[in-house]
Amino acid sequence: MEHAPHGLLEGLKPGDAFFSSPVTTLLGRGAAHECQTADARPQTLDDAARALFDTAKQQGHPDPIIMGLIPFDHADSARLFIPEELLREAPGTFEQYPPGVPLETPTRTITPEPAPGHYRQAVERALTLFDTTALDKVVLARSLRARIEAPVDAQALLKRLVSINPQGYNFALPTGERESLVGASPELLIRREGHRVIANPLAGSIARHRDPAEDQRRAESLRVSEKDLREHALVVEAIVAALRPLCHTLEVPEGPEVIATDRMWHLSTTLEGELADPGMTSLAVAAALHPTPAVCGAPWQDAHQAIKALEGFERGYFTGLVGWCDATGDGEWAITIRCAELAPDHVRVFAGAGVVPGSSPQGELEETAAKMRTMLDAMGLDYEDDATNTTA
Ligand SMILES: C=C(O[C@H]1C=CC=C(C(=O)O)[C@@H]1O)C(=O)O
Repeated sequence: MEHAPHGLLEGLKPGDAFFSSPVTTLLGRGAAHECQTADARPQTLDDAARALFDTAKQQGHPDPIIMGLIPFDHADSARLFIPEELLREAPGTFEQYPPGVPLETPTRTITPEPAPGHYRQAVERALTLFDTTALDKVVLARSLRARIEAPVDAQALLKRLVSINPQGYNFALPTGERESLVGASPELLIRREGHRVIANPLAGSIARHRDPAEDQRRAESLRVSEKDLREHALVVEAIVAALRPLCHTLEVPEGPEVIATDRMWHLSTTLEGELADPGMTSLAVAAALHPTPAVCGAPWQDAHQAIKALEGFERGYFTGLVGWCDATGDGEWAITIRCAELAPDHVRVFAGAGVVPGSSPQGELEETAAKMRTMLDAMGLDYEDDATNTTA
């Protein structure tokens, strides 16, 4: 017998918006009301969301839900919209989802942007900033652009993604007439359920290995890695500092656990709090936390400056947020990582890695290569650069 969420994904058409999490699955069709904001500052997002809900209510919408994409950079524009039609299904368990046929994506060229050498150099320069500035951590990212023979089918890609990351935050949102952002993020920035908020930051990673014994050895080495624990602690500290003033209570575990995706092991911490102001929406809480040091660094301003100076490309929606917020304020915002931009003539895959004192340029290059494999594998794209020995 077919499980309900399979039905929802079966119905996905070009231009639809899809978001699945461990607690819900949403499919949004069309946009009854939409807003491309001037910037992505918390106040702008809050104002835009209020205006969308007000208009929807005035027009008699019984249960409006905002879906949206928020960029990495506060200076860029966010896209928030209330779908014309919203289909929703209870906890999307994709555990049994049939993986379907592997995708094949014939390519003309695959180009790293920036080149691996540029990326290594950026990490080297970041390492010098630790000695000369207040910077403690910076997340540096890179991308691969593949020129393709024919457009990738977003529905087929999502089917692959939900089958390999059933517990993840799988999404496909339109970003243009024929463009979309599709991904399988493992990271929840915030979920609000009534007064309760849950955050699940990840930071500190190692690539998995196909040999089970070596795979376990890697998980254990991550659990005790001083560098990765330090990198992780910076993220948790920043989120705790941002959430504490917003919460009556906040439960902070003593240390992280190790969790797995299809390709990576990560250090993970789950924080739970009770909101002091129950009127604060999931979108407002997300905006107050974003960007965390899991995607930017610490301190925030220094890291942002270093990214702008060193990275060499515009992140756009990558390392931003994707999610939903209903009229009561409940909702979920996941971090847009392990994702790809799909366009008729190209796809672009992104990944970043946290750089802290003790990081190595080649190590971070390999980590980003391993993270990209989730999307490359799902699309059937074969690519290896000088970061090959990651992905056994
Ligand atoms: C920026 C990314 O990952 C973040 C999330 C998990 C672990 C991370 C790390 O170990 O560096 C990054 O902070 C990415 O996957 O592109």
